[in-house]
Amino acid sequence: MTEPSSVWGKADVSSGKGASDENFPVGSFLISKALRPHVHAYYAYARVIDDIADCETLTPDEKLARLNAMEDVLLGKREAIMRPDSMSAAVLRASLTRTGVPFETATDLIIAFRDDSRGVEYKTWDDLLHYCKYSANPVGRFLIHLHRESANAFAASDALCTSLQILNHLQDCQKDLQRLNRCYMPSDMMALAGVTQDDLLAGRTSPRLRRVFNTLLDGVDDLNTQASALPTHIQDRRFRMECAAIVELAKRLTLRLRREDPLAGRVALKRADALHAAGAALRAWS
Ligand SMILES: CC(C)=CCC/C(C)=C/CC/C(C)=C/COP(=O)(O)OP(=O)(O)O
Repeated sequence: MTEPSSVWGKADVSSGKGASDENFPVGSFLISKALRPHVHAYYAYARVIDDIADCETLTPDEKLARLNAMEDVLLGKREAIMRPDSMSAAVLRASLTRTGVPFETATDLIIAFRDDSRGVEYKTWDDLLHYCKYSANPVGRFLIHLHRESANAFAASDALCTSLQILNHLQDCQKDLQRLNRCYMPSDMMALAGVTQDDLLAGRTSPRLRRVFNTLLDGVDDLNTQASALPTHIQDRRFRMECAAIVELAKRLTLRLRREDPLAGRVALKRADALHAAGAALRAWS
């Protein structure tokens, strides 16, 4: 209302994606009814800033300006305008204020999405972990804070979220390069295997590129092992079941990405994976 439209831009850059489009359950029935609106507020805000960074029509500067505006609304430095993108930051501000969940769980995401907007190159595995620290780990920490669980859960949660993020990078590696000219595969691994980004545009994965994928999946296996401890740190039964289910889904998706080709088609979780996740959740009941 008080903001010049140039700050937000006229275009709606929403991808139209919703919670049901995600790999992993967002605000599922295992999250208590009282906390669900807060999870939805976080998700809506994260979706908006992700869509800004992934928009194919905005320039890097326009993306950065919008991300800055979102952060300003979140931190109460700028008034929201009556638009879904801006309002999502205002709604999350109210939610974080009410629940006492640290604002960092929301501002950290913006750090990662600024890198996405600028087009940062990931040279090493550690560079990738650094990206995930800001793009994915805050999501788990948000949920842990929201449930008032112990900080002892952070390490396993970070491992889980980083695993999920790298799995998502592998699923989308071709699409990210084609649509956004973005590559999360560390350039040192690509060079060592003797491949270039062009190999990601082929109709199937070459044996050399498969080496890069498998090296990443070896790292993901280690992360999944660390993540397995997560349920043992969670007191709330339903949230513990949710965590166990998501750890299982991460393991199942890792296996699929070893056996299936992400360049030949979308590697996605199937009904059998959901059944395994339900089994893991039930085992975490006690
Ligand atoms: C403590 C706990 C339960 C932690 C788990 C929290 C969680 C589900 C984190 C996921 C973070 C992440 C990589 C999202 C990408 O989702 P996506 O693969 O759907 O990506 P996209 O929509 O951007 O393609």
